[in-house]
Amino acid sequence: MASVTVDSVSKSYGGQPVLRGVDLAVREGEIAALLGPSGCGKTTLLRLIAGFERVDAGEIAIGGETASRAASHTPPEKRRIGYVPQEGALFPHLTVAGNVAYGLPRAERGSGRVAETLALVGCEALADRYPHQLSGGQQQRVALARALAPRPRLIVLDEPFNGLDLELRRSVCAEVVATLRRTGATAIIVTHDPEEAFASADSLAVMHAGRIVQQGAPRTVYRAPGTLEAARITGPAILLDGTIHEGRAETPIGAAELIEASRGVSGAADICVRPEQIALVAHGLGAHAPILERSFRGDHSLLTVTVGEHRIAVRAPADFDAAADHVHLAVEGACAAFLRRGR
Ligand SMILES: Nc1ncnc2c1ncn2[C@@H]1O[C@H](COP(=O)(O)OP(=O)(O)OP(=O)(O)O)[C@@H](O)[C@H]1O
Repeated sequence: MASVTVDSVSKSYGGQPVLRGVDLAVREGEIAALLGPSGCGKTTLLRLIAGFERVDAGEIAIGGETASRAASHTPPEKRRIGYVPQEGALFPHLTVAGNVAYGLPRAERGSGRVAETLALVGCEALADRYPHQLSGGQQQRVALARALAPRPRLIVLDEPFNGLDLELRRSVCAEVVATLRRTGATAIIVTHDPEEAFASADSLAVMHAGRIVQQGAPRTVYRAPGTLEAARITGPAILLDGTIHEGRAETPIGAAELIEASRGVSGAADICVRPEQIALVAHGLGAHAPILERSFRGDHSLLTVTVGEHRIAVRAPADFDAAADHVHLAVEGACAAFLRRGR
């Protein structure tokens, strides 16, 4: 297994920059998630790491050895990387066993490695089926087996669960991550789904407009996003119009603590609150918030309330007082804040 280091990598297509100085570090045996909106350059970065495309500038090292620079390029077949592309990855005219054998050297095709790898992903009983005879989840497991069979140093997976419905997506993702952990693989999983990234990764890299804007442990990135983009990309973020003064924030929902990185400045700022940080409190203790709408959601009710200029969705108990026309709110826990420049 190998570490991966991407250092100031840039790539343009037809004069249009797609990657603008990307830095990424994945340690040996680590699962990293690359999270970002559509079009931010995730697939392009994976293809550069796999060696399908050349970098314009910067460097990619795999296992400490340079694999890509503007002046030198190790071809994909010499990188020992397993690539799991987006849906439709299996060859339709080959059986499951044929698909998995495809990437193996001829001498290893009859060696039991195919059966061993299919067993690893729990698909040994499917060896003689064709892809169209498999469910979506089974297809993804076989695609993973095909990538793992040649014992690659690194596995890269490009939105591997996109074609699956939400329920199946969660369970197949958990199985794939468990398999990667059993093999000790270093892996990079591309996704645009924050929950999937949080659930699978040791290290989360947030990508926006051709750059990695933050990389760190999933908890850290969620609780202490370093930029407004990182806050928005990593899950629901309510941005309150506030001020920072002496290490604390004032917001339309009252005073709030700040994460350490946001304490050293002062001025008008966007205060980033995660929905679960907004608490219903007793009358008189928090900000007055009229209820605009309420919606029963089974295990809870969702209230839409206004606070100053903001419309906010707040979770309340399922049987929340039907006669109430307002609630009182407070912010719990520390928030990230971003100074508003030029205002
Ligand atoms: N071979 C190419 N030629 C020209 N433009 C390209 C090429 N490959 C990618 N692009 C452009 O680069 C940008 C980034 O594409 P990329 O596929 O890397 O994004 P992404 O983050 O993976 O998006 P998605 O989540 O939608 O798959 C897009 O604007 C795309 O149109």
